[in-house]
Parts: sequence; C-alpha cells; structure tokens
Amino acid sequence: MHLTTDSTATATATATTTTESPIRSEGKIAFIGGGNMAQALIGGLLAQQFNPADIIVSEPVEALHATLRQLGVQVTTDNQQAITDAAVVILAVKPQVMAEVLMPLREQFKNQLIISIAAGVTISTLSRLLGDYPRIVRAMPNTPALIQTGATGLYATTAVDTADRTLATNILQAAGLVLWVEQEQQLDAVTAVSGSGPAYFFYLMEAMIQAGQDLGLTEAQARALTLQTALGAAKMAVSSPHAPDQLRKNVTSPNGTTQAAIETMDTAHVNVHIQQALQAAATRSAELAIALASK
Ligand SMILES: NC(=O)C1=CN([C@@H]2O[C@H](COP(=O)(O)OP(=O)(O)OC[C@H]3O[C@@H](n4cnc5c(N)ncnc54)[C@H](OP(=O)(O)O)[C@@H]3O)[C@@H](O)[C@H]2O)C=CC1
Ligand SMILES: O=C(O)[C@@H]1CCC=N1
Repeated sequence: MHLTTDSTATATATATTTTESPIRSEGKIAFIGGGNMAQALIGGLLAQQFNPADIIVSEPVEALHATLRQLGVQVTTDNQQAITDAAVVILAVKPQVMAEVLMPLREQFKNQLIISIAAGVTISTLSRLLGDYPRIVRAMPNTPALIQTGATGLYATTAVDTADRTLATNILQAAGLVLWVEQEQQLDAVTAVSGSGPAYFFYLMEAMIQAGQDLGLTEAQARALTLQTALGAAKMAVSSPHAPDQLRKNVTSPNGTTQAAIETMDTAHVNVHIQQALQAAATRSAELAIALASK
C-alpha cells in the first residue's frame, strides 16, 4: 500500500495575494456541525479569500453561534436549510450522531458533493444512510488546519469524478497539506498518524514542560523553551534534506546529554509504545466503521 500526494499540495498553504479565491464552488459550502474542525476548515477557506457569505453552518449549540458569526458566515440550527443552497456539504459532526443527522436529510440532498470528515464512517455507510448516494469524498484533516498548517488524507471511490476530486482537494488544501489515499482502509492509518497526531505532540510538550519544572525552571520558562524547541524541530524536519533519524543523530554527541536521554527512552521502549498507541488509534477508527455499518 502506498499513499499518493497531490502534486499541487504544499506543506503549508499560503494565502494568495489576489482577491479571487482559488476555490471554485458552484454554490455555497455548508457545514453540518460547527465545532472545532468546522471552524478550523472555515479558517482555511477564509484565508484563501473564499467569501464568508458563501459559507453556511448548521450548529445546534447556540454558544458557538457568536464565534461562527464573527467569521462572517451564515449560521443556522436547521440542517435542511443549510444544505438547500449548497453545492458542497461538509459533514463535521461526531461519528456517533452521523446516522441521526443524515436520515432526516435523505430526501433533501440534490446530489451535492458531500465531504465527510468524521472518523471511521465509511463511504458505504454514508451512501447507504442517504439511499445509495454516489458523490461522497471522505477526508481526515487535523486541528492545525486552524492555522493553515493542517494535514489531510482524502479518499473517494471511482464514482467521484476528477472535477469533484479537484474541488475537494482545493477546499482541504486551503487548510494545509493534502494527500489522496488509494484504499479507504488507509484512512485508518491517516487518522492514527495525522488526524490524532497533534495530540501526541501536545502530550510530549506537556511531559517536557513538567520535566523542565521538575528540573528547576519556572512553568513559563519550561513552556517557552519546550514550544520553541518543538517549532524549531518541526521546521527543521520539514525543510531539511535529512530524515528525522539523521537530525536526531546530529543532536546526539557521543556520551553526551542527548545520548543519556535517548538511551533512557530506548530502555523504556518508548518507540514501541508510540507504535502501539497509533495501532490503537487505527483500530478504534476501524471499530467505529464496524459499529456504524450496522446503523
Ligand atoms: N477534532 C479533531 O482533531 C478532528 C476531528 N475529526 C472529525 O470531525 C468531526 C467533528 O469533530 P469536532 O469538530 O472535533 O467535534 P465538535 O464536537 O467540536 O463539533 C461537532 C459539532 O456538531 C454539533 N452537532 C451535534 N449534533 C448535530 C446535528 N444533529 N446537526 C448539526 N450539528 C450537530 C455538535 O454539537 P454537540 O456538542 O451538542 O454535540 C458540535 O458542536 C468528528 O466526526 C471527528 O471524528 C476529524 C479530524 C480531526
Ligand atoms: O479523536 C478523534 O476521534 C478525532 C478523529 C481524529 C482526531 N480527533
């Protein structure tokens, strides 16, 4: 199995200097669910000069409406209203509520392009819930989309044509890197690596900040040093011709401090535990798919 990278994708989406958006939708983009990920993706669209008036978000939580309205988008609590004028519908609700969200909309869809970002909800489940619906792309983005540094895996069946694939690519690419996978099952791996991935790095940051405090730094000092180090390491890894293992070796002086730290991690089999953690995430993604297939 291998992943294909869209040739136009870049590690970081940059805002265009023109006022015309590269995202060509023949109507509005509707979001069903206006939570964390919807807001992150809307941020990307707006950074690409997509007109906020052409975005409508259906979100039941009134407390989120002010935040959404501040982005300039239209807000409703009526899913049916949201999809009425939409050319693209982005399903951004939790997997567990997908069936109850889609069943009442079954007769309302007019063959719009549907992009689902829900973890573990397969295209066959989505299609079945909507009565054999063909025009569906599955996406697995991540929260750094909020600052246009996201990473998204995309998958669609052969029923989805090139124009729809390009539109889905452009919408998600507004939030960062995009790559297509050839098999739907690979989205479980994408979910484990990049969908959930930001949480692993935050977890490491939490541990380093705590360790810095234990070693005598203030919380502010430990935080500043940890975050800047994470930023520097990520920027180096993205821009360097060397793979991460070589960059790690470059830091590691013989019998030095880094060697002492890495040996401690190796003795504790930290790398094995990380692999097990990602396996657990991928397994959970597959379990969600099985659970929802029977709904
Ligand atoms: N968070 C992440 O890092 C990522 C999440 N995803 C996927 O994105 C999806 C959304 O996740 P996230 O944004 O974090 O979740 P959130 O809970 O932040 O957002 C989902 C929103 O949808 C609302 N909602 C619930 N029922 C309905 C309904 N019937 N109609 C419309 N909206 C409804 C929820 O309200 P309420 O709170 O009342 O339920 C909530 O505000 C999930 O399927 C997740 O798997 C994918 C990649 C990364
Ligand atoms: O934790 C989750 O299930 C979602 C999907 C990937 C990131 N957050």
